[in-house]
Amino acid sequence: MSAARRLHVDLAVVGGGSGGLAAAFRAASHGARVALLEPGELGGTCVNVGCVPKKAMWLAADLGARLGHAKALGFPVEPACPDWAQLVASRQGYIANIHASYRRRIDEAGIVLLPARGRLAGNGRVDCDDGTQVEAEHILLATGGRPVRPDIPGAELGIDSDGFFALSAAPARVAIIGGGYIGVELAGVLQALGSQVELFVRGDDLLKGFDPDVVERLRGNMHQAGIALHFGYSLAALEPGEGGGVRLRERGGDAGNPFDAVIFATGRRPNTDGLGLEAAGVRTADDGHIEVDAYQATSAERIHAVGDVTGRLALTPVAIAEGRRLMDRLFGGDTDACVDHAQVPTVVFSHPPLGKVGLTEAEARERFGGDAVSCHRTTFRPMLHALADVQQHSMFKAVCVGEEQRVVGLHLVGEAADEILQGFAVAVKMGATLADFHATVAIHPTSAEEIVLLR
Ligand SMILES: Cc1cc2nc3c(=O)[nH]c(=O)nc-3n(C[C@H](O)[C@H](O)[C@H](O)COP(=O)(O)OP(=O)(O)OC[C@H]3O[C@@H](n4cnc5c(N)ncnc54)[C@H](O)[C@@H]3O)c2cc1C
Ligand SMILES: NC(=O)c1ccc[n+]([C@@H]2O[C@H](COP(=O)([O-])OP(=O)(O)OC[C@H]3O[C@@H](n4cnc5c(N)ncnc54)[C@H](O)[C@@H]3O)[C@@H](O)[C@H]2O)c1
Repeated sequence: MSAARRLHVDLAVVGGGSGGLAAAFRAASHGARVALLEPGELGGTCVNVGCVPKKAMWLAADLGARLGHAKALGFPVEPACPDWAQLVASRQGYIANIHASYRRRIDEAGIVLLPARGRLAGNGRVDCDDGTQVEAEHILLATGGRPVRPDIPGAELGIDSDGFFALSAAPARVAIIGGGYIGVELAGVLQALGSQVELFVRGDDLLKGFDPDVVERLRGNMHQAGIALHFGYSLAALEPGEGGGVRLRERGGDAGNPFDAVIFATGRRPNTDGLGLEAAGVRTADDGHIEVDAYQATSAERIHAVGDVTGRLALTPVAIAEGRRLMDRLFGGDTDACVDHAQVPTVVFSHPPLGKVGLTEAEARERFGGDAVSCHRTTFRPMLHALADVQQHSMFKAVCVGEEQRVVGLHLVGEAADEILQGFAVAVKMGATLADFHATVAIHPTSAEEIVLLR
C-alpha cells in the first residue's frame, strides 16, 4: 500500500468490532461509500476474545455437567473433562469461519478495508498508521475497550480474559478476581471443565445491578458446584509461589496457597488512547468514555460513536443496534432512528445462566413507590436435575407495578434461562401484565411454563 494513499468516502468507521462492522454494512446497504479501519482481527472483542469463544467454552462446560447427569438416566458414561486442545481447536475453527464470512461480506458490499489503526486528524480526516489518509463526510468511532488490572505489585503475574482465551491447558487451581459478568462466567466454565476455582470479590455480593434474589440463588448453585466464594476481599499483591504458581496477598493479611492461574476480571477501559479526540473536539467523560447523545453524536460535528467506547451498556447487540440505527439516520433517511436503552435484556452465562430484563425490585420501588410494587417468585428443581438428583435449583421472579400488575422486571436464574428470556423480553417491552402471562397457556413440561404460572 502506498504511503501517500488518500481516500474520499462518505463514512470512515474506526474499529471493526460488533458496532463498527454492523454500521459499515448498514451504511453500504444504503449506498454510502465506506472505509473500515481495523488493525486486528475482524469482529473485535465479541468474536475474538468475548461472547463467541466464551460461549464455546460455556457450551463445553454445560455438556460436561450433563455428562455428569447421564449415568443417573441409564447412560453407561462417566463424567469426563474435555481435551482442552481439541476444544480450543474447534472454537478457533468456528471463529475462523466468522472471519471468512466477514471478509466475504465486506468485499460484496464494496467496503474498503484498511488493516490499520486510525487517528482523528481534524476537518473530517482520519490518519491511518500505515500512512493512508481518509477524508470522510462522517466518522464513526467504534474502538471498544480492553481489560484493566488493579494497580498492585505483581499484577503482571496474573492474566485477564484475553489471557484466558490464550490458555493452552486447563489450570488445576484458579483464582479469579472480580464478581462481575466475566468473573462469574469464567468461574463457572473453569470449574465445570475440571479446575478448582476460587472467586475473590471486593464487595459483599456478585453481579451488581442484578436482582439480589436471583443472585443469591446463583451463589447457592455455584457453591453446590464446588466454587469457593470469598467476599469483602481486598487484594494487595500477587507474588510468585516458592515452588511455582502465584499467591494472592490480602491487604493486612498473609499470602495464601499458590494458584496455577490468577485471572483478573476487574472491568474494562475504553480504547481512546492515541485517537486524537482532544484535538478533534470529541469530549470524554471523567471515566474516559466518549460522551454521546441519544443519537450517538459526540461533541464534534459529524463524528459519532457507538458501542463499548461510549460506556453505556457494554453488550454486543447494543453496539450493533446503535450502529445500524445511526446509519439508518445518516444514510437511510430515517431521521429519528435511535436505540431505546431501556429494557435491554441481558444474560450472564453462569452455571446455570442468569438473566434480567427491566427493573430490579429495588429500582421499581424507587421509581414507582414501595406500595405500587408487587413481586412474584418461584423456586423449583428442573426435571433433569430432579431425575439425576442434582441439587441445582432455578428461581424466576417477576416485578410488577400498579393494580394492573404491569411486569416491569423479569429475573431468571436456572437451566435454559438464557434461551427463555428473549421471548419474555418482547412481552415486557410491550407492557404485558401478569394477567397477560396467566392468559397464555403453558408449554408443559418446561421450565419456561413457570413464568406464565407465576402467582
Ligand atoms: C470475556 C467477554 C465476554 C463477553 N460476553 C458477552 C456476551 O455473552 N454477550 C454480549 O452481548 N456481550 C458480551 N461481551 C461484551 C461485548 O464483547 C462487547 O460489548 C462488544 O464487543 C462491543 O463491541 P464494540 O464494537 O463496541 O467494540 P469491540 O468489539 O471491542 O471492537 C472494537 C474494535 O476497534 C478496534 N480498534 C481499537 N482502536 C482502534 C483504532 N485506533 N483504529 C482502528 N481500530 C481500532 C479494535 O481492534 C477492535 O477490533 C463480552 C465481553 C468480554 C470481554
Ligand atoms: N454475558 C454478557 O453479556 C457479558 C459477558 C461478559 C462481559 N460483558 C460486558 O463486559 C463488561 C465488562 O465485564 P467485567 O466483568 O470485566 O466488568 P464488570 O464491571 O461486570 O465487573 C467488574 C468486577 O470487578 C470488580 N473490581 C473492579 N476493580 C477491582 C479491584 N481493584 N479489585 C477487585 N475487584 C475489582 C468490580 O467490583 C466488579 O465486581 C460487563 O459490564 C458487560 O457489559 C457481558
